[in-house]
Amino acid sequence: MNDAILTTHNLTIGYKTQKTVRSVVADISVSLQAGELVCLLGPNGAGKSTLLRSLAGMQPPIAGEVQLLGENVYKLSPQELAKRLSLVLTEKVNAQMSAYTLVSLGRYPYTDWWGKLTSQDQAIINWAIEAVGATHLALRQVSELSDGERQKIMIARALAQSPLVMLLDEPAAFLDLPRRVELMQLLRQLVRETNQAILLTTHDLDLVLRLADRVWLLTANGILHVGAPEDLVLSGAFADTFCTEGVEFDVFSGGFRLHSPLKGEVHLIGEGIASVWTTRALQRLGFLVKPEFSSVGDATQTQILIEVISKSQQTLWQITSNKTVFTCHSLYELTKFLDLLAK
Ligand SMILES: Nc1ncnc2c1ncn2[C@@H]1O[C@H](COP(=O)(O)OP(=O)(O)OP(=O)(O)O)[C@@H](O)[C@H]1O
Repeated sequence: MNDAILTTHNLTIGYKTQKTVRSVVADISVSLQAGELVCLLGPNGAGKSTLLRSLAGMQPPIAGEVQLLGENVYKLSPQELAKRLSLVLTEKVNAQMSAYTLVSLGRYPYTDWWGKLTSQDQAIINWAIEAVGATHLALRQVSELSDGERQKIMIARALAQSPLVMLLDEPAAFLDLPRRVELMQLLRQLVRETNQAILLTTHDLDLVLRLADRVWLLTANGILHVGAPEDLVLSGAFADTFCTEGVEFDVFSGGFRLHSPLKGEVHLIGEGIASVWTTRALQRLGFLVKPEFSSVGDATQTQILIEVISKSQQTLWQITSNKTVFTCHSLYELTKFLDLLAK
């Protein structure tokens, strides 16, 4: 299978002045395939934005090549490049124009010298605005939009360019959680419908694990791992890249776990959702959660037993410690109580 739209050959990216050369990542040979949503992840300063700018033809490579459909990006005219590739950066745009006008700027590689829009251009602009769910924003001034609304318009502008590849630098940075999920789903749907390739940078590992077709994982020491998100979990690449003092990647949950000092063990009786979140709260406090004893009477003096009791609309937590029983009415109450008990 080779539907590669964009490929790099021994690409070394970084910063060059007259006196110095600072290479950030060396020898990258990767490709972006048609119809794929690829997420570029990595710790702060790893080189994600530098890579994106280098792929977009904005920052000349130190060595190697970036090719778009076999042609060197740095040899294409700006107009030809804009027909094949669009870029959405994180910088806020405070343009004094309507959202519709901003999206229409995406058509400039195709319009005549006067910038006259044909009916086909207008149809594409309307489609792009509709595709990002922003029809109701079209007539609003860009300067009056919220960060999330403006981000949608910027993506619509990039779509209106009808590119083969879209590169987006942290497109979800300003969005709340539901909006982030919505945006990622939208981008995934777009690559399926248009057969474009989308590469975006993000720090949202959870969404990447759920939605990316492929991941480019850039480590702090300049190694690029490429694979399905699950490949990189199984190979240990995520765990190695994001392991820092105090935080580790949990291969079972696909999330991060804090190294908190162990406060003790608790035995938990209960099932269902209340039990799942009780376990989470106990782990957050630093308790090792074990299954129940064979009977409450087996508890030794120092052991703590927690029973989650869910009745109709209400949940109670019954704690047995030192043969004494206490009842809590919320997980907050339970955590405060255990904090005192473990002191
Ligand atoms: N204009 C510049 N001149 C020299 N070095 C730079 C320049 N811009 C960035 N760098 C350096 O290049 C490296 C990669 O930076 P880059 O912004 O690409 O990282 P990033 O992975 O996007 O980080 P973040 O997640 O924090 O946005 C960093 O060490 C950074 O300090």
